[in-house]
Amino acid sequence: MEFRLENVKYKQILDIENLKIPGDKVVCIIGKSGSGKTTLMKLLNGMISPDSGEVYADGDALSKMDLVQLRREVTMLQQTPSIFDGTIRENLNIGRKYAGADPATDEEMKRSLEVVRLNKSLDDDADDLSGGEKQRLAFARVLLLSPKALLLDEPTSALDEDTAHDIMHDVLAKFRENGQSVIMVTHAQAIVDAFGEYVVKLEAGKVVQAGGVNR
Ligand SMILES: Nc1ncnc2c1ncn2[C@@H]1O[C@H](COP(=O)(O)OP(=O)(O)OP(=O)(O)O)[C@@H](O)[C@H]1O
Repeated sequence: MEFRLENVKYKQILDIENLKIPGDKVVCIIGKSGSGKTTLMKLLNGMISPDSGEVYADGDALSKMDLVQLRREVTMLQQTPSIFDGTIRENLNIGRKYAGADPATDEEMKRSLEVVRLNKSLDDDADDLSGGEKQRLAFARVLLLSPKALLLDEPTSALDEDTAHDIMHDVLAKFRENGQSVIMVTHAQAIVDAFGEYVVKLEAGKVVQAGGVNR
């Protein structure tokens, strides 16, 4: 899914004249804390709307789209994972429930836990997981939604470098295989170096760099 922003302003936070975010490349959004990265991601799935200007997804203006439908296709993994009281199985299925989809099978859930390297039983209590494990559980939950575009807000911030690398490798391979798009905010230069194919850099709400990565 390709996104385009035209003359987008949001509060004093973002001011983007023209930005194209390709759908067929692993996109990394980088920039200092407070530069507007999370705000940009929220604009892409319609969680917030620009004060002026327009965001387009595959050429369609978001202002004219059904935003519930849009968020089924463009799913965001938030920076702070929302984990609910209950088992891992219940936590995995809650995303599908909200999306109006059938529950995942145990087999599908186990596969998504494998992708995020979470070696726990589906019946385990989610509340007992560590911070990094909760982040991976939330990650596995969005994988079960199979969105057209996955927005990841610092998906590996609570993980060690090796685990982060292994998980992103598998997630990106899976998404690539299915022609799904991935856009991620990350502070981890190692992740950008290893996987980034298109980099958007923000500084104080403005795009100061946007382009493909040569390797
Ligand atoms: N709803 C809001 N109203 C007013 N200011 C906001 C709102 N949301 C975010 N901000 C401010 O806008 C700026 C950009 O926030 P944003 O979360 O997009 O930054 P970020 O680049 O993702 O930062 P970080 O790397 O720390 O997560 C920050 O100064 C933040 O405090």
